[in-house]
Amino acid sequence: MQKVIKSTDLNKDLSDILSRLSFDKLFLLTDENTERLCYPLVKDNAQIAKAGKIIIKAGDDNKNIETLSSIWKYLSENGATRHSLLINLGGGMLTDIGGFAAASFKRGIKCINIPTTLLGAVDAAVGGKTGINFNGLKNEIGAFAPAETVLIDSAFFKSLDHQNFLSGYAEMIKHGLIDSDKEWLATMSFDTEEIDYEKLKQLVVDSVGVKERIVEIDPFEKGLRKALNLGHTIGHAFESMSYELNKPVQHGYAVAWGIICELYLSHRFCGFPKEKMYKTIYFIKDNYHGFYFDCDHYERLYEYMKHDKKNESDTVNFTFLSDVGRIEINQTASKEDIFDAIDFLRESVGL
Ligand SMILES: NC(=O)c1ccc[n+]([C@@H]2O[C@H](COP(=O)([O-])OP(=O)(O)OC[C@H]3O[C@@H](n4cnc5c(N)ncnc54)[C@H](O)[C@@H]3O)[C@@H](O)[C@H]2O)c1
Ligand SMILES: O=C(O)C(=O)C[C@@H](O)[C@H](O)[C@H](O)COP(=O)(O)O
Ligand SMILES: [Zn+2]
Repeated sequence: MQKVIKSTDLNKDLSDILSRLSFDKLFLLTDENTERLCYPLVKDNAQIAKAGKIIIKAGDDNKNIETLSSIWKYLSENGATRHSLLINLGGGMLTDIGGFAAASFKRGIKCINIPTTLLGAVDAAVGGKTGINFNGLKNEIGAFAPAETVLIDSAFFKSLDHQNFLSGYAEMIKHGLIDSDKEWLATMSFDTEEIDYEKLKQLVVDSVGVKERIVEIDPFEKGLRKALNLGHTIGHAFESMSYELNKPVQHGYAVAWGIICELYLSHRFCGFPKEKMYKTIYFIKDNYHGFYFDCDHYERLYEYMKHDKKNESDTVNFTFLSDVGRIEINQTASKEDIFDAIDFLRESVGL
């Protein structure tokens, strides 16, 4: 099972992990921002200071085959063997591509994830989904390949801008919704404007705990893990479409809008309580601005949904909720119902 360490002393925990693992050469993957803002927090470790450094461009449009190939090339040309270790220091884009580079280089080398975004810490770095975007589609190519260890330290979050804070926070709302009233209400009552970092630390531990519990039961998404995809059937379509239109939105924003649509469908088809739906919608409306799709985009959005990994045959599959914490997997909705849900989203966020 994957080890997830909630650190209280980053450098000590990192030294402990590195002394526990055996490897011949160490490599460190960063993007241009985490190199500048996060590397300084780990560079005092003597082994990290000597590691082969691979720096990639930031941004989800770089989670692609060319970047992946450049990581393979660096490893190959700098003496990496099957016994080398890769440390992924960055957000979800970086742990996704770095995890897949590790899973595929010489058929698989070990890696450690050190998530530096809120999104990475509560979600992406944990659970073994790795991969790249391909052909305009999110995570179209990839593998289930958990990092040996995930080292979470909230010290990294202090340099995040507000949009990236909110992007990660959307996955925490998702975890609250699929888990329990207690978790969900905790996310609904957190002050996202004046961030209390001590409070956030505990929320992060609780939130990643939701993911850990689900992944432990169903690591390969055969059943229960589909809960972690709430908001993503429609959310991924918004995200892909935003790149197609050259107006990129962060993953968590797209997921937040996807959650509104999928709670609406949950209410219609599974009886998700109206008042809990509206409480969540108001929170998202207050925090996640900037939705710009209109009905001219609907058919194209639907085309993206046809590629969702939960689909079987020709139907678009969803995870719905019949209440907070009551997960209904393998649900379907017609094209008309999906368009109705996007109409509902546009009305509820005021477009
Ligand atoms: N594998 C999974 O289970 C899983 C789960 C959720 C999301 N994802 C994927 O994760 C990606 C989104 O992750 P993300 O939001 O972390 O994106 P990201 O990795 O692109 O990071 C967002 C931005 O923040 C910068 N950054 C990173 N750490 C920073 C720090 N400490 N201070 C300041 N800036 C920092 C990055 O350079 C980047 O510009 C998407 O590709 C999504 O598909 C994967
Ligand atoms: O861990 C999971 O399982 C998830 O679905 C978590 C999602 O937040 C994440 O965005 C994931 O990458 C989506 O996976 P995909 O299989 O829909 O590409
Ligand atoms: Zn996600």
